[in-house]
Amino acid sequence: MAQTTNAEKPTVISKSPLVKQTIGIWTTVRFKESLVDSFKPTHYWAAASRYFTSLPVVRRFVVDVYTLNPPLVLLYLMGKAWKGIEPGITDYIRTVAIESMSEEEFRQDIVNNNLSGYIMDEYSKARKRLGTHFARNTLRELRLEAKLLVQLLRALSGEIPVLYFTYHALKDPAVHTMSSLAILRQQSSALITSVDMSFLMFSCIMQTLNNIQSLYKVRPLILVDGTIEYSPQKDCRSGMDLELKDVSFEYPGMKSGALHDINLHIRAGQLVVIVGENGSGKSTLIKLLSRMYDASEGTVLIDGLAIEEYRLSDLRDAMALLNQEHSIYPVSMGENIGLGYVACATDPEAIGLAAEKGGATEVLKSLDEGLDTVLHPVKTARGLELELPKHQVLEDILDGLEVQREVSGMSIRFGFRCLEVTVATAGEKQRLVAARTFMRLCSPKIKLVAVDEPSSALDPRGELELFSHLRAERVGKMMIFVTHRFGHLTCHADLILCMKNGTIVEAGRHEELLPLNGEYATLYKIQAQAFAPAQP
Ligand SMILES: Nc1ncnc2c1ncn2[C@@H]1O[C@H](COP(=O)(O)OP(=O)(O)OP(=O)(O)O)[C@@H](O)[C@H]1O
Repeated sequence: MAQTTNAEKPTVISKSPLVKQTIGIWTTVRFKESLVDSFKPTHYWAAASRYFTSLPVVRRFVVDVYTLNPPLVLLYLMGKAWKGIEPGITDYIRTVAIESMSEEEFRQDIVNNNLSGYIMDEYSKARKRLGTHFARNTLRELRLEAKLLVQLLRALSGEIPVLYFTYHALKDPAVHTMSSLAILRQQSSALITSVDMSFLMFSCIMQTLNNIQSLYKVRPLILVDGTIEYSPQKDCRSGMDLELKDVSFEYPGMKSGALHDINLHIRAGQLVVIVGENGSGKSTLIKLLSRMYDASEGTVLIDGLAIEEYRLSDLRDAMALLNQEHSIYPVSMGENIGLGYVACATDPEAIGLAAEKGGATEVLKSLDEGLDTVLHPVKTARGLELELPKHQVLEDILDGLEVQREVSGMSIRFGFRCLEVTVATAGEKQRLVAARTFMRLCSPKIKLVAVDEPSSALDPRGELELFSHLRAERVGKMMIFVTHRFGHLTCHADLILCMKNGTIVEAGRHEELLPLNGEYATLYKIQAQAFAPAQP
């Protein structure tokens, strides 16, 4: 057999990457401060993570090295844990994002766009993919913030079996052995887990009950669903026919009503503009027409039938509502727009076209990740807290891990990735929400388009383009606009409704209302005067 010379040995070692890396890490740790400073963190981390793929040596490594440099070992372990959970993070973030879409700020949008079914589906899909890996605030839950009562019960759960054993061992020493004590110990840790789980479940149930309670606190939200399918008559190709008979409405807790005795008929296919001072009831009127609320008195009729008779989901499917309370969902920009029409939610061409009509193309171009950008990323940065010495190399390694960290004095917090994205301006958000509405208009079911002050933050060109694009979509639909700026719309309106103190004070076309010199003429002239040449 050939003898191996001493000179050949290093070559043999270097052929095995695992051994080489192990020695590399070992050497580094042994020389600690002196060598660590000259070691490149990225290489270091890559080597460390590869090292950990070999499980049999992990235990040995930890035991040997922990005594030399505990912080570094903790870092390795954290890194390993990170690698393990990383694949689940996308699903975790998705779960939390979809879950947060059930919050109050998105309620109106979700209801308007009839998205509850989609959200439930997406949530259960993401949750399924996630399995049992994560719950809310993952790492914190793993540690389970121990409250006093929980601590007490945990302690008791651990000690009761031992007390039981001691009592019986004293009573009958022959029967009880050390192995029975071990079994009891095992059982007690199972008991502790059950206690922890019970408290976790209890807090979840309490949270759910609170949510349900707050949902039902607002009386007008409780709408009784109808049974009749809403399918516009075949000969009604121009949208909904809407009629209000003696309609009044008051919000709960409001001293005087928001609407009084409204009588109105809007024929299918008309383009209607509602104008009036602040608080005159314009938005409330839209909310009744779209059945966000039910009238306190009187009747709202759609195609001759009381609005309450129709199935709510059918009505929602037939309406596209764009209002001033624009909310951007905590999902990607593409999905934000796509959710306007779920059937085409992943069609990039339809999304691109909708973005163009909504004036959002430039906004999307300005975002680093374009349609994939998440404007309000889910905040998941709540993780383990380690007491580590402040050390440049450690900080560099943390940078390499791509985890969010906060360095405050001696402690370093680990958490999940939490990307900061440039927050869009109010005008940019309006454009994105408008794009979602244009996406919604792809649906052949839309018969009513109600647009409530969607351009308050848009520049004049953006506003003009938005209204022109909306008007271009009017075929087969009734369109209602609420606006304070008459310029682009009133001259195109088939019907202008001028409101004051919760009633319609004037109704007609621009050329009919102007000569009346009434409320409409006054509001119109105030705006027109702004463009008149200044008086000397
Ligand atoms: N959710 C609410 N709860 C209680 N009162 C409300 C609510 N929303 C509106 N109101 C009140 O109802 C009245 C009509 O409000 P509405 O929003 O319909 O007016 P508006 O003409 O659309 O006003 P603006 O031009 O400022 O948007 C106002 O007195 C307003 O304060």
